[in-house]
Amino acid sequence: MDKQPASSWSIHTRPEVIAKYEIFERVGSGAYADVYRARRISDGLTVALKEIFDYQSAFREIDALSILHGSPNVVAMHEYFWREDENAVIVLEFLRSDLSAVIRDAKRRKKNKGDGLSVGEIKRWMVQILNGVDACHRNLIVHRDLKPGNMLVGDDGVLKLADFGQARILMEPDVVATDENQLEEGSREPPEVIPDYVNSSQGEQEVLSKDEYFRQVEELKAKQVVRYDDTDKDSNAPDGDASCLATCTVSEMDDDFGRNSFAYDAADEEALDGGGEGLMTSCVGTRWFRPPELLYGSTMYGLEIDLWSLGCVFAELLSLEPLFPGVSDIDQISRVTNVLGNLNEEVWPGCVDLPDYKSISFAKVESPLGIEGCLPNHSGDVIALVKKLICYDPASRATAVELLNDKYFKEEPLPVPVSELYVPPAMSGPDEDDSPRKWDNYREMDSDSDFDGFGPVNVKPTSSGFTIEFP
Ligand SMILES: Nc1ncnc2c1ncn2[C@@H]1O[C@H](COP(=O)(O)OP(=O)(O)OP(=O)(O)O)[C@@H](O)[C@H]1O
Repeated sequence: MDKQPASSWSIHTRPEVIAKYEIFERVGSGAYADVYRARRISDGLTVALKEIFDYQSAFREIDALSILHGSPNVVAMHEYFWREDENAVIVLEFLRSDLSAVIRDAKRRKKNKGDGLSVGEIKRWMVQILNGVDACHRNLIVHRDLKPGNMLVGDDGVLKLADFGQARILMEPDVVATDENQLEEGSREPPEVIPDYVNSSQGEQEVLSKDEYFRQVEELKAKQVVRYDDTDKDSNAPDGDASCLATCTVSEMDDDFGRNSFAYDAADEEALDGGGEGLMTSCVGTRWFRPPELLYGSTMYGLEIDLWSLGCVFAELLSLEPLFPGVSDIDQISRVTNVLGNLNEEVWPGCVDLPDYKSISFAKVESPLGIEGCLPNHSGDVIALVKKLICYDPASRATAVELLNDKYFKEEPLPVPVSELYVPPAMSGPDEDDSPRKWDNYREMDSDSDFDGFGPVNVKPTSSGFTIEFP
């Protein structure tokens, strides 16, 4: 890669960073961060320097990556720099591509009458993703923004989950990874903590039954041992005391392209993400991968939200198209309804208690498309597997480890070796804010209005807000 000037100079003014790293071009930027390629001066290792502009995001990412240190399918954090009144800079292993580039490349090849992804390749990508998600969930870390763009891929075909800026730790794990007080003392090496998971056998993993898995999580949540971030402690408002639909729909319609992470400003964040009662905000994740419980404003959710996103990624690997490419939150719910049928007590007992359940009603979908309708030409076995993730009732979703142990991954055609996976270059080049990828996504979503394609809607004011009825 050619050296190119970076667009932001703040990272270049950090003596502790430039003493150890030679900084090259900016390779990416997201809602909260700029990422640069760099070279560690001591040994020439290529790394990624991620400068994070948001305190809470930085805190979450450092915390989660410290706990997950050593997990083979989670991006490794070498160290970080963080002094009071300065942006955090975290030093990550450098991975030049991601799963969205893999999917895009396969789609292009298929269009040109070539092969898309083979079953063996899909299986190997999924096994790696499931291993990464399992590592998170074993440590009770909910990622909250799983999508192909947050699954980085190295030249060797190894996939690593990245972007933990929205992650939450549901409880203090057995191994305490960080001492929050030290975060303000300036640059320091991250704690050398290897989670229990890494020490356990890497082959066959202990299989907890799903009921037991969620029972343990529910028990912990009931004890209200949710770990709060520093910023959460300062706020009186519970995390997510108001839902996305109730509070930020309008700005979200304007700003949030389906593939981009939801972002809200600091004031919203304090109100929505304040912690205090173990509640969490529903305004997380990226719309296309956001589960129904979040779209309906749930603030009492857990690891299951990642499992829905996982199902969306799995379906996208199979069809090379996003499963639910909603152009707004309402459109997102509508697309899910058209595939799964209406959300009601029959399919998810308790769904009527979702904060926005009564605010949005759809006409009865007489013949839902079903997951099979979205994945024509795929075997019943693989469709059954996707259905274990894409289902309304969060408690019914299969865990990552259950999927890993499914016969699908053990029967012919077997997952190909990692070294046989094709890794295309990432599309967005250095400093390309207007990269083709972003513009393609924008064009795919030619309308960003919640109401396009629905015809007339009935909006009625109610004591708690308004009700929208779709004929
Ligand atoms: N370890 C890495 N190696 C190489 N490139 C990386 C690495 N981490 C991030 N990037 C690049 O930088 C981009 C932004 O990084 P990241 O998604 O972590 O930031 P963010 O601000 O948290 O993003 P988002 O808006 O999705 O929340 C990524 O899409 C990727 O292109």
